[in-house]
Amino acid sequence: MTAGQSEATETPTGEDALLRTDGLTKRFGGLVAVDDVNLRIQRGEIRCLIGPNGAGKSTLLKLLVGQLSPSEGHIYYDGRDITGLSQHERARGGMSMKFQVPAVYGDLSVRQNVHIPLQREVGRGRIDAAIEETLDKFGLLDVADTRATDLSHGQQQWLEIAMASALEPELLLLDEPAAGMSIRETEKTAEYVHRLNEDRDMTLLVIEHDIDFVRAIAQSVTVLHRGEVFAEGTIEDIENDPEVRRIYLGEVRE
Ligand SMILES: Nc1ncnc2c1ncn2[C@@H]1O[C@H](COP(=O)(O)OP(=O)(O)OP(=O)(O)O)[C@@H](O)[C@H]1O
Repeated sequence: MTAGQSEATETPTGEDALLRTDGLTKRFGGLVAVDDVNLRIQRGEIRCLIGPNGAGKSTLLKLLVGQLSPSEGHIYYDGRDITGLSQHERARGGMSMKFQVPAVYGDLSVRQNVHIPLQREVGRGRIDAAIEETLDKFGLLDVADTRATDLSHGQQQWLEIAMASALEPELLLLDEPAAGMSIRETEKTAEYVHRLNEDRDMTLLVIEHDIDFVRAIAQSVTVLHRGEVFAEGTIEDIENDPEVRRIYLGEVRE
């Protein structure tokens, strides 16, 4: 900004961040769950969002995806103000999310589950190939005809990531993708996340508590505390920050 120019003349499209929030705030009655958050997620980045229980991480993701409306502030996607758009409109614009709560259909097979997101967009002749491709990407070919409810915990999580990423969104939001996984499953999940980022140029914003998983995937980390951005930087910056250690990394987790 040059001297004498007021801030109000800056346009929100002036930045090249894929996702940007300005003063994003969500109140539940007297509780400020997300407090004046200004995020900048660059295209192609893998960003992890960490913080103690109740810090506002899930609420922030729900605001971004349009599941909740903010009390104040704006969300810009690719320079465009999407604050008033519905969840569906945001999905059409290139955003997709895997929630913490399981969203697979337990009685349907793995293949039938993957068919659901793909059927909207993929032509009839291509859908079988698209399903096979998606299953293969997440190591689910061998269990394609298994009911989702009979999968292992890790496989269920991968099925959900497969469904959320099937249409190759530009931005994929994942809420605790490695929760409850074994070390081996967590490593596999990190591999899948890297592949989505590298092969599909996907930008990812990932909430995660497992710091080993964060270390394995994050190019940058945002720490949320009591709804506010407490720290931001590389995983090394974050792990070496004594204040972050005090509020989060050093605490005993269950
Ligand atoms: N729908 C709601 N109504 C009222 N309060 C809510 C609602 N959703 C979340 N909260 C509160 O907002 C705060 C932030 O919750 P949120 O789930 O976003 O935190 P989190 O960082 O994702 O926590 P966790 O790591 O435990 O999942 C908490 O105090 C929570 O109780």
